[in-house]
Amino acid sequence: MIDSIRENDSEANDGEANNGEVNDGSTDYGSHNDAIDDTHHAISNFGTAQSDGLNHDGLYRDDLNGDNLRYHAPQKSGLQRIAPQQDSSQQVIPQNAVLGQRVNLEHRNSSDERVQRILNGLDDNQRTAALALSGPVRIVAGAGSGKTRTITRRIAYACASKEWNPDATLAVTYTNKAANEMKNRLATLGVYDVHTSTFHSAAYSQLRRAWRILAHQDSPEISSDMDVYAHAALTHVLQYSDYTDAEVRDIIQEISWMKVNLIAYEDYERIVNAIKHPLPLDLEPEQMMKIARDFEAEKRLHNVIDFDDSLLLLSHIYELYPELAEDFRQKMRHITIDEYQDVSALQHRVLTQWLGRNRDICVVGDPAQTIYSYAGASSYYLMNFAQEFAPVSLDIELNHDYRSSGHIVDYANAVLENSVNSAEYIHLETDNDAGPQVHIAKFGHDDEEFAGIASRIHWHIQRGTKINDIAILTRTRARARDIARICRGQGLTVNLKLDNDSVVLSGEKDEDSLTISTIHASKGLEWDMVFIPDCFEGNIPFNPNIATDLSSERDEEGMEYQEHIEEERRIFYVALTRGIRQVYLCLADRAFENGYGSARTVSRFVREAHNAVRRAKRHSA
Ligand SMILES: Nc1ncnc2c1ncn2[C@@H]1O[C@H](COP(=O)(O)OP(=O)(O)OP(=O)(O)O)[C@@H](O)[C@H]1O
Repeated sequence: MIDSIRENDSEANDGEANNGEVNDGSTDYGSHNDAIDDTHHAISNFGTAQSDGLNHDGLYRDDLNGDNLRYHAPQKSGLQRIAPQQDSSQQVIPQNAVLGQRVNLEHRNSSDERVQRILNGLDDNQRTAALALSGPVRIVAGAGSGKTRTITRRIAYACASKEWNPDATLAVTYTNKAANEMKNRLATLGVYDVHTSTFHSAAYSQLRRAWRILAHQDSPEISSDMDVYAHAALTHVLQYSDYTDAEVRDIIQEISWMKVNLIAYEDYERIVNAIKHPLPLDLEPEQMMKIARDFEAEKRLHNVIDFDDSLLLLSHIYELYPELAEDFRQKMRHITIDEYQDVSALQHRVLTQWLGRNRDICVVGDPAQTIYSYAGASSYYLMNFAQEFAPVSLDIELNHDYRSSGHIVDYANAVLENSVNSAEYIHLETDNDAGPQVHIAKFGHDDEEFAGIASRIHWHIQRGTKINDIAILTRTRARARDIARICRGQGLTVNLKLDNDSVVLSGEKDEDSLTISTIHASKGLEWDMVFIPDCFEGNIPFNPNIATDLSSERDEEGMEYQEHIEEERRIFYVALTRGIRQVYLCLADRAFENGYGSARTVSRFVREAHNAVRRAKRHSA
C-alpha cells in the first residue's frame, strides 16, 4: 500500500466508474407508488368517498405553486436552497442555545434516583435536550454526537418520570432495524410500550385500521412486485418489452419521486420543465405520465399498494375524514422523529396531520447527512423547523463527536468546509485521541486494489482487530458485490446483505464477519476500521457522465450538477464518520491490469480535504 497521494492530480477522468447502479434505496423507501388518480380510485373502494372530495388539486395545489415549488423538487432542481432563517431569535446558535420555555431542572432533580439514572452518561447539552419534555424541540447534531442516545434517553426519562404515557408516545426512525434497536434500548432503561416505527410502517398500520373502519374490509397489501407492474406499464405504453432491470427501477423511482414530492399528474410536465428534471429512458413527460397511470392501473388490478401509497392514502383519508385524524391525535401525544434531515414532502404532510395543533414534537437530524435526495429527502424541513413550529421550546446543537478519532474528525470537517453549503453544517469537535492518520492507498488496477484491501484486513486481524469491527463501504451495490467476491476468495467471511439483488439491507454487525455495505446502508452505524474503496472522480463523487469540468458548475445547467456534487459530498462525509479509529481511502489508477482503461483522478473531496488538513498542520507547526 502506498500511503501517499499526488496532490493536484489533474489527469483526465475515465468512464470506469459507471459500472454500477447508483443509490441504494433504503429498505423503507421501498420504491414505487400509486399516483393520485389511483389513490382516488382506491379510496373510492370504501364506497363512501364523495365524488369531489378527493380532488387532488384541492389537496395539494397550494404546495405546488410559487415559492413552495422548491420544496417539492429538492436537490435536483438547483432551486432548493435551504431557506435563510429570517428571525435571528430562531436560529440555531452554535453554542447550543436554549430558547423559549425554560427547562425546570430543579423539578427534574427532585425525581427519584432510578429516573435520574436514565440521564447518566449524557453531556450537558444532551441532558438539556433530554430534559426539554414539552413543546417543539429541535436537535441539530453532527455525526457521532449522540443523537440516538439523546432522543432515547429523552423518551425514557419522560416516560419514567410519568410526564408522558408510553402508549401515547411515537418515535419514528429511518429503518425498521433502528426502530427495534430503540425499543430494545428503551427496555434496558425500564421503559416499555413506546411505539417505535418507520414512517411507512406507522402509516401502514394506521391505514389498515382506517380501512377497516371505513370500508369494513382489509386494506390492500403492500406488494414487492412493483418491477412486474412497471415492466407491464412500460410495455403497454411504449409497445416494446425489452428493458433492463435498471431501466425498470428508474421508472419506479420516477413514479415514487412524483409521490414523495406531492406532484400531481397535471403539474408534472410544468415542474420537470421548470427544474430541468431529467426523465428516465429519455422519455417525454407525457409518455412518463401514461406509464405512471398504467402502472397504477396494474396495481389496482392486483389490489396492491406500495410503500409510498401507505403515506399518500393515509394523508387523503385524514384530509377527508378529520375525525380519524383527530382520533389518532388523541392517542398519540408525543412524537419524536429521528433523521429529520431526510423527510420528504409527503412524510412532512403526514406529520402535520399527526400533529394538528399538538406541538409536542421533537425532531433530530444532521443537514450534512442528507443522502436520500433522489428519494425526495430534503433538509429544508429540518432547517425551517424553528419557523414552522415557532415558538420552539428548545433549539439545540450537538457538535461533540464521541465516535471518531481526532484525525477522522479533522478530515470530515475539511470535507464539509469545502462545500458551498458549509455554513449550514456543524463543525465537529472531539476530545478523542488523534488516532492514526487517514490513510490514502493507491493501487495499479481494481483487482489489485481489492486484493490489497483484503490483505490489509488480514494484516489487522493478525494484530488483534476483530473482523466484525471492520467494514468496507462502497458507493454502489455493484462494487460491493465485486469486493465481496475477492474478499471471500482471500478467505474472509463476508457479511454482504442483498435483498432481491436490489437493496443492501444494512451492515449489521454479525459475529465474526467482515461487513461490506454501500455507504447508504451504513448510515447510523459505526466500525473501528473503515475502508472506502474507489475514491476517484466519477465514483466519489459518483457521476455517470464524468463531467468534471468545473466551469460547467457555474452556468445555469451547472446548478443541478452542483446540487448533485453536494449530495455526493455528504455521502462521502457519512462514510468517513462511520469510522471510530481508522479510515482507509483507496483507489486504483485504472480499472484493468496492463494499463487498460483510462487513467483516473483522485476524488476532489479527498484532494481538498487532504490539502486542507496539511495546511492546518503546517499552520499549527
Ligand atoms: N455523552 C456521551 N458520552 C460517551 N459516549 C457517547 C456519548 N454520547 C454518545 N456517545 C457514543 O458516541 C457514539 C455515537 O453516538 P450515536 O450513535 O448516538 O450518535 P449519532 O449522533 O446518532 O451518530 P450518527 O448520526 O453519526 O450516526 C456511540 O458509540 C455512543 O455510545
